[in-house]
This record gives sequence, C-alpha cells and structure tokens, in this order.
Amino acid sequence: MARYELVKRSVALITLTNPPVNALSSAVRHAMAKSMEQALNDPKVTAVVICGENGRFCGGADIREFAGPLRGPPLVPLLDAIEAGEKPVVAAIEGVALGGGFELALVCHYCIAHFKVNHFVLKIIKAVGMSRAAKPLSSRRVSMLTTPCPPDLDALLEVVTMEVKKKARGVMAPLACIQAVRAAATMPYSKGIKRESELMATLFNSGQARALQYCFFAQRTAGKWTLPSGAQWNNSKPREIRSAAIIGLGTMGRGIVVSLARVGISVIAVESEKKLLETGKQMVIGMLERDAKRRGVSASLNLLKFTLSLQDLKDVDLVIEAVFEDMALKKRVFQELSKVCRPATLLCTNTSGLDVDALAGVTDRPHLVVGMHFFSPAHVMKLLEVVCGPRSSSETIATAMSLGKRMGKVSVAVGNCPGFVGNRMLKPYMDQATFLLEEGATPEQIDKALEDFGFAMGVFRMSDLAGLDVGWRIRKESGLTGPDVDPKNPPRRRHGRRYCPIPDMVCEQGRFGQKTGRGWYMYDKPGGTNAKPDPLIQNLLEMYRSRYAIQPRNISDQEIIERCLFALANEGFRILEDGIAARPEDIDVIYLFGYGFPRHRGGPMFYASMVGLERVLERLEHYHQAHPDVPHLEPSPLLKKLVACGSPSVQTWREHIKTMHSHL
Ligand SMILES: CC/C=C\CC(=O)SCCNC(=O)CCNC(=O)[C@H](O)C(C)(C)COP(=O)(O)OP(=O)(O)OC[C@H]1O[C@@H](n2cnc3c(N)ncnc32)[C@H](O)[C@@H]1OP(=O)(O)O
Repeated sequence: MARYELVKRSVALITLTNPPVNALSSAVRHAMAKSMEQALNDPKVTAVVICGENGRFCGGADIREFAGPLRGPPLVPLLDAIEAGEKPVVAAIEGVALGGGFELALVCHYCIAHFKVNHFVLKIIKAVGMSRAAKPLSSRRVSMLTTPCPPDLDALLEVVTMEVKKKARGVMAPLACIQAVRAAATMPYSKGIKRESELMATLFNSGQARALQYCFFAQRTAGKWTLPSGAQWNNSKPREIRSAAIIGLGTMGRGIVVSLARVGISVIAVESEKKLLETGKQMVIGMLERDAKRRGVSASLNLLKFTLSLQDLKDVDLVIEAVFEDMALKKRVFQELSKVCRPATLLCTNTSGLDVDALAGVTDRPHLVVGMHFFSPAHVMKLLEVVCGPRSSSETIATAMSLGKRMGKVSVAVGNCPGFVGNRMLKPYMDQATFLLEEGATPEQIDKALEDFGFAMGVFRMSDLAGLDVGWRIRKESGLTGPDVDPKNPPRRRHGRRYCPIPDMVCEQGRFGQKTGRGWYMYDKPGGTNAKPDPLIQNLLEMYRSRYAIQPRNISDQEIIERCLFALANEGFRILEDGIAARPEDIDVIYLFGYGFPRHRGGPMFYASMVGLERVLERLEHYHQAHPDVPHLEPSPLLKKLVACGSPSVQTWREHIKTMHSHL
C-alpha cells in the first residue's frame, strides 16, 4: 500500500502502491502515516520523496470507500504532519494528482512534475539538495503563503457565480468551490481550511455526491459488457480495425467519419450522388480541420477517400451504414454490402431504432452484423449504443465496443428492440409531456420544470433542436397519423390507448423546429437558437382544448417531474425485465451521455432509487388510476417486485431480474 526505501542513504522514498491509480484508501493512509513517522524519526533521513507506482502519483481518495463509514486514519492530520515536518518532503508527480492526491502534493514542500522516469532519482536529489542548501522550510509551507486577494473580489466572484449557476444548474459543488476560493482569499489559513472542511462535509452528505460517485462507477461498469452466453468484455477479443467505410454523408455519417479519422482509421466515405458527395466531403474536411486546429494537431485528411462506388469497399475491415432511417433502403444497402465486401468485413448499422436482426437476415454473415447507434452530432456526443442482435458474435460485439472506446465514446451494449434503450424510454417521457399540454400546461412551463430539475434542455426545446419532422414521419409510417389512420379511431386514441395529436398538428403547419425557425417555440430565423414562447402555439393549445372540451387546470412542477420522469424510469424497469439492458447502470449511462440527464441526479434509475421505489410506485399507481388509458403509467412488475423485496440498492437490482428473457 506504501513502500518505504532509503535511497542514497539519506533520502526516504515513499511509494504509493495501490493499483490501478494509487488511491488513498484507508490501508494506504495507514501505511503512509507509518512511513512518514519512520522518516521523520530516522536521523539518517534528511529528506523525503513521495511518489506513486506505475506512472501515477495518486488518483485521490478511494471513492469505493465513500459508501461506508470512515475507516483508518483520516487524511487531514497526515497532510498537516507532512506540511509542518522539519524535513523537506518532495512530491514526485507523474500522471495524475487528483483530489486528495492533489492536496498531498500541495502540502509537500517541493513538487516535481516529470515525464521520464529515468530522470526521476536525479531530479529529486537535486531538488532536495537545493532545499537543504539554500531555503529554510518555513518559506515552503503552504500555510505560510499569503493568498493574493484582488480588490474587486466580491464583484469577481459574483460574476463567476452567475456563470456557474447558468452552466451547472442546481449543482452544489461548483458553488461550494467558489465559497472555498473566497475563504482562501479572505481568511487566515487555519480558518480557511476549516471553512473548506465544512463545505466539503455539506457536499459529502448531499445526495448529489452519492449520485456523482454512482455515475463514476456506472460509466466504468458499462464498459464491462456481458452476454447470457458467457461471452464478456474480458474473454472476447476484439478485431483490430485499420480501415472503415461510411455509407451516407448526412449529418450522422459526417460526424462518424470525423470520429474515425481523428483516431487514425482510414475511412472511405460513400454517397449516392455526386452533389451530395461533394457537399459531404467539404463539410467533413472543414470539421476535421477545425477539430485539428482546436487540438493543436494536423488534420488527418490523408486518411480519407470519397467515392460514389460501393465496389471501393471490398477490402475494408468494417462498414458503418448511416443512410436514411428507412428499413427497405437499409436492407438494399446490406444486401449490396454482402456481395461487395470480403466475407470477414463487419457490417454495422447506425439506426436509431430499427430491427438490427432484420438487417442481419439479409446478409451472408448475420454473426458479423451489429448496431452502432451514434448520437447527433456524432463527433461530439459521447454515447454509443452497441446493439447486439441475437446472431451477433461476441467478437463482433467486442470489436464494436472497443472501436467505440477508441473513438472516445462511452459505449453501452444493449439488446435489439424498437428504439433500443434510449429512444424506447424517450417515448413515454415525451408522451407525458404532450398529455400535460392537453391538460393545461405550456411548453415553456414543462421545459422550465425539467431545466430546473437539471436537464440542459427541456423536452420541447430538445425536440425543436432535433427536428420535429423525424418523429412525424415515423408516426405517419406506423399509421398513427396521416391518411392511413383508420377513420373509426376516436381522435385522441390509437390502438385503444390515449394519443396526443398536438405534435402532428404542429408539424402540419410546417413547424419543424429550429431549422424552420418555428416549432414548439419561435426563433429569430431558420436555424436560430434563441427560443421564445410563440402566441400561435398558445392559440393552438386553447383551440385544441376547447374543441375536445378539455377544461385546462393548473399543473404543478411536481406533477410535471413525476409524470415525465417516473414514466421514464418505469420504462427502464421494463427494459431491465425484457433483458434489453443488462444493468440499471447501463440505462443511467445512456441517459447521462445521450439525453442530457443531469449527472448530479445520477440517471433515471438512480434517481428513482433516491426518491424511493415505494414512493415511485405509489405515484405511478396514482397517475395510472387517473389515466387508465396510458399503459406506460402502469407500474412495471419489476418495480413492484423490488418494492416487495424492501427496495434494495440499485447496484443489487440485477439479482432480482430474471435473466432468461435476456436479449443481450
Ligand atoms: C477525504 C477526501 C479527500 C479528497 C477527496 C477526493 O480525493 S475525491 C476523489 C478524487 N479523485 C477523482 O475524482 C479521480 C477519479 N478518477 C479518475 O478521474 C480517473 O479514473 C483517472 C484517475 C484519471 C484514471 O483514468 P483512466 O481512464 O486511466 O482509468 P479509469 O477511469 O478507467 O480508472 C481505472 C480504474 O481505477 C478506478 N479508480 C479510479 N480512480 C479511483 C478512485 N479515486 N478511487 C477508487 N477507484 C478509482 C476506476 O474505477 C477503474 O476501476 P476498474 O475496476 O478498472 O473499472
């Protein structure tokens, strides 16, 4: 946990040895306290060096220990002892020094940030020699340093506070950081440290800290995919991907090309028409150049090839199809790819919800077919849903997961069903929002409630950004609206369920969101982003309600949050039951990285557990009773089961889920 050695007969070298990141666990703190005592008491030791094993100084407190009560010696007295000691202590920093690890470095009298380990001992000895020869330690103690305090501190911190409140709505930690900076600038060291400890204790005991810790581990858990067959992340070898092809240079295709090229993969981009190819090419080049400039590297344009011919794809390792969301078109592309590509080429589809297995079925290699659902814009958004069809091989899944990681994505393996995880859950969430419109709410009221909850964007602003026509087309194709609707259907019901036609009415007016300058809101111009409430939408809602004799009522923010978010989580429970997601963590990661769910709330499933499953169940029962024609509000059997089992912690739900239905 901490190794103690004497170097050059006078330097005590203390090495943190807690892989993988040398976190300050109770055992490490204990070993460090002992080592420091030994070093300070040994007359041969004239200086101490602290470093971390395997190229990482220290990843901070051991977050795994936060779940339980504090064990072992606390960190602060150890830091105080180092800072106040009579022997110079040097932090030899390599890799990371985070959180408590950074504090450890700060209390050392000298810090060396170094990259080449072979220079390690030499640099330290030099630094220590310098300190002994010339400088009294008092000038090196952090507690003796004066903090510069700008005369306009209050005004400065006020501006920063406003900015933080806007950017990190409802998040406590950044505001506490500002208060800690104020304490550092205005108080003596001992008082400032006390104030910082108080702030830390407040944060530590908040639900937000628990949620953020959960998110940290959920993200890492998601990478550890597992299939019912026993294949999993650590026993399935991914293929090496050197070359790839993208079919379709629309918004998604362009983003995927950029994501691949910037990690050094050769890409052939295919379009069906010369004009589209040329436009796509110019856009991709521009995106790559801007990206390279931002990162201070040269753009990898030499890795790109643009073509109109699928024949050029015969030798690539992997193809990602990103054509229009149309099953017949995608099937034609996959049939063609089967003929053109060598038999070992992996065939991936960037569909946002279509049946991956149906596509696999038209190829000569269903085991090499997998869904790679990117989120728009694909070169920016971190989430990748890897959709495992029933015939996708473990090697295929491992390759898609590993390629996602290589592109810097957070990849989550999910099963194959309409909408997969993310978009399947979105439907009940959006349905609730539109039902609330019918009942008396406005788009801006609903958005405000969701944004106050912490979402970067409420559901209507998000829809305007994404484009309303996509959902409208899907609803028309599935006979929910348009000429194919059975005239015997009552106007607000489809398939025996409640249906809200307001989104269709909005689209019928050519209001497709930001791109047309009108949607649920109005914008200054097509493509504008500044959303303003539109009186025309208000009129439309009033006329609609009067046509159907709906008496509008006052709807509270609490009802908005409960109906939207509990319906969302309820679908998450069904997804777990259906085996479409392996764990609640996977669902939460999808919502955190793909749908702007506030991180300090942990994701929809963690949020449900924090509210209390019993309460979620009770509210869903209440709302379902009030709206019996909305099946999404009927509590899922898994939720009922978990409540009956005493509402276990989210990390143990998996034990209560029958795996026999797994689609993974
Ligand atoms: C008393 C309170 C005092 C101070 C407060 C604190 O110190 S709070 C903790 C502050 N530290 C952090 O927030 C660091 C969190 N870790 C990271 O940001 C990254 O893990 C890191 C260190 C940059 C390394 O990133 P990398 O991508 O290289 O690896 P990865 O994230 O996959 O992590 C590897 C495994 O290490 C585990 N791990 C990382 N940090 C911690 C930690 N602080 N405590 C416990 N475990 C940690 C991580 O879970 C991974 O585990 P694995 O089992 O392999 O999934």
